[in-house]
Amino acid sequence: MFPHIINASSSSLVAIAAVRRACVLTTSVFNNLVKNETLTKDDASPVTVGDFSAQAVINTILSRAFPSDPIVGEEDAADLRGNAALRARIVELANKALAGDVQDGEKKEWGLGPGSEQSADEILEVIDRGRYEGGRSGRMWTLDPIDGTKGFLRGEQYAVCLSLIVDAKVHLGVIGCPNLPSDLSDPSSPRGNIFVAVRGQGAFQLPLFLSPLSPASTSLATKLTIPRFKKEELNLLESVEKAHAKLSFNERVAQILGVSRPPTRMDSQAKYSALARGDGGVYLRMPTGTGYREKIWDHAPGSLLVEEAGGVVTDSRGEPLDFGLGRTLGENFGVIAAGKEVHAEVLDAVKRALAEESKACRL
Ligand SMILES: Nc1ncnc2c1ncn2[C@@H]1O[C@H](COP(=O)(O)O)[C@@H](O)[C@H]1OP(=O)(O)O
Ligand SMILES: [Mg+2]
Ligand SMILES: [Mg+2]
Ligand SMILES: [Mg+2]
Repeated sequence: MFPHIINASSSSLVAIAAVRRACVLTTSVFNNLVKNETLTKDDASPVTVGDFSAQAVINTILSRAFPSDPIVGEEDAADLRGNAALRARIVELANKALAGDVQDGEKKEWGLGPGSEQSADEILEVIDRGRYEGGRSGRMWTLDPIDGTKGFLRGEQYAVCLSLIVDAKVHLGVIGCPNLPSDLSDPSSPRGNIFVAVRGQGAFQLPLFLSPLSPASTSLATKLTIPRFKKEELNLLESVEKAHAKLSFNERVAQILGVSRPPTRMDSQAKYSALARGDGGVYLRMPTGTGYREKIWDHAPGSLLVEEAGGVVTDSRGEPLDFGLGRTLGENFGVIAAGKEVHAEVLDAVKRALAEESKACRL
């Protein structure tokens, strides 16, 4: 089933290969990261040599495979132009990742294999291919080279996330989770999974570090379906970082719903992956009131994965997420994702909790 789908779509084969290469890189960067390899961006969030070099690797593969496709990527090379040491490290990391032997499921023409190293200028230019502004029409990719950089730095969950959007609809979502155990309840279960969703064709999990076309990988590939939860089995999937989502609001929603199990806190779109395979029943992310606008790369692959696993994803008003507004999702109304039956109930609970809040404000 799974190889049939990826063979049918060259975009998915390219995207899986790109995310796998980047995950090998980020895993090795984590094991060798030194103190001065992390910068703080203007919005006070961290960015590491891993984020920049992973974006260089994925953008290279996309640019070679689909030269006319624009890319909306989280990072850009501005901070690297004035920092020679950091730039040299990123060029070294990206080139090492690109020059590794061409594997089953990859092509040399995608800029891979021995001899495919690029100059420093070419690496900066390819990182900057991610500056596209997005929009409502045509084909574009959106990339978060390390989603959950804070989780990455803690050695916890993070994800390499890539998505193909056509006329503002997500068509393909690939999420590489190097640190995610196969079974959340058993932390010693094998880590490293990749999640793939193709619109209309389903959502799948397969081992990250095996070629997707290898018999071993094919036999371990599973089609994902969100199970029907009983109330006592439900729990919320939410951010670790208090600055990213209003966790006190989640607590009230859980109370209204009668959910007694504690929330699972996890960084990145690994939460959407966990939801799609039935680990926890509800993804809830409400704005903290700072005016932060959610980015399309933080939700495009995760939302398709959940929908293809039979779930529903909306904002807190029940409206679909709009991937055609540019680099962000526009005004932030939060995100609710859950299985079909549970979603309607959560939406009601969120509306009730919001009404309570605005009543308390008026008093
Ligand atoms: N102030 C903020 N509010 C909400 N999300 C944020 C904020 N700052 C960064 N993010 C992004 O939120 C996502 C992590 O959310 P979570 O808390 O669910 O792990 C990341 O994509 C992170 O970016 P980044 O990709 O740089 O890590
Ligand atoms: Mg970031
Ligand atoms: Mg992100
Ligand atoms: Mg990121």
